Amino acid sequence: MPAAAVGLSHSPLIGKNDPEPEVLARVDRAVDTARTFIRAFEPDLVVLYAPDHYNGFFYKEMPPFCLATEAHAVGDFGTAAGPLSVDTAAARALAQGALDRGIDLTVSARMTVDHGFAQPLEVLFGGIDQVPVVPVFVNGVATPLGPVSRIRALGSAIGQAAARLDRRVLFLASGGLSHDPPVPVLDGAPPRVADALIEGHPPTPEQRAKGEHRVVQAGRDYAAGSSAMIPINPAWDNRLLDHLEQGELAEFDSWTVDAMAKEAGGSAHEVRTWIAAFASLAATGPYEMTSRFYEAIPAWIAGFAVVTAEGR
Ligand SMILES: O=C(O)CCC(=O)/C=C/C=C(\O)C(=O)O
Ligand SMILES: [Fe+2]
Repeated sequence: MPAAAVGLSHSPLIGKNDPEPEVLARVDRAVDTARTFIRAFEPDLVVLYAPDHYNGFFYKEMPPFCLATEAHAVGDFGTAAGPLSVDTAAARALAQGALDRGIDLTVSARMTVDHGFAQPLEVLFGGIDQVPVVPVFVNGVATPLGPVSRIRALGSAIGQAAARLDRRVLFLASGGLSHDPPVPVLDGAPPRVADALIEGHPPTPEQRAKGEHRVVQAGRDYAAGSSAMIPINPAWDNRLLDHLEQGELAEFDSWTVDAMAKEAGGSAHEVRTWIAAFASLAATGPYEMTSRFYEAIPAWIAGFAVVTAEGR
């Protein structure tokens, strides 16, 4: 089966707190390379692995991962709101295929997603409804988190199931790499915040605007050097990319949740989406990384990477 993978960092600060024009130009070139790669590959199905930031998944029930047979985006941080063009038949087939392979997969028939899903679809395809997609939520912020080996197993199982679909499948990862943006944490949260994280009350427009402003201000503070955030860690990020490039995916099984958070920040767990996507590609056969861009971008609070890979 023809298969490919693209990894793309997301940031809610893109377009709101941009770095210097030279940095922006380098990112634009890397994104253009990814778009050209995708156009040439001509996927007819995208399996999109992405996290959520307490817009769709809450502590009332927080699965480690979940596959959607229908999904709609909330429209946060300037991304579009509305339905994604989910390929429901393919989603059901991949869900059954993952379950058949021993993955205890949660399935959602009406998933709510945020910029984690919407941004890569808009950046790479020009909209959230432009390509048949199977959305797979991978928890990358809400601790406790399980071992990374289970994410690799999830990716492998979905890749094996996808190989039976007779489609041109692009596995797309959204998030990471090292970064520590101000995403709320349940442990020690004041009662009002804890209640929102558990129950998932939809924020009023004013509350959403306030939250978004807080993230933009955090980006400004971080870029100005006045912040207590765990710094972007280019060495850690490049180690991750090296393993992905060399197909050394089993290396990630020894990466612990605690060490990842300490070395690379509270949202570094979003790299689980990359590990899942590359495990899916690897399950379809040997692959080659065809382009690799990385830059630490403090203004976006992001170890920012854009990578493409294709089955040999
Ligand atoms: O209201 C809030 O606090 C929202 C915070 C939020 O959604 C931050 C998201 C950050 C990322 O997605 C990221 O940097 O990966
Ligand atoms: Fe994120």
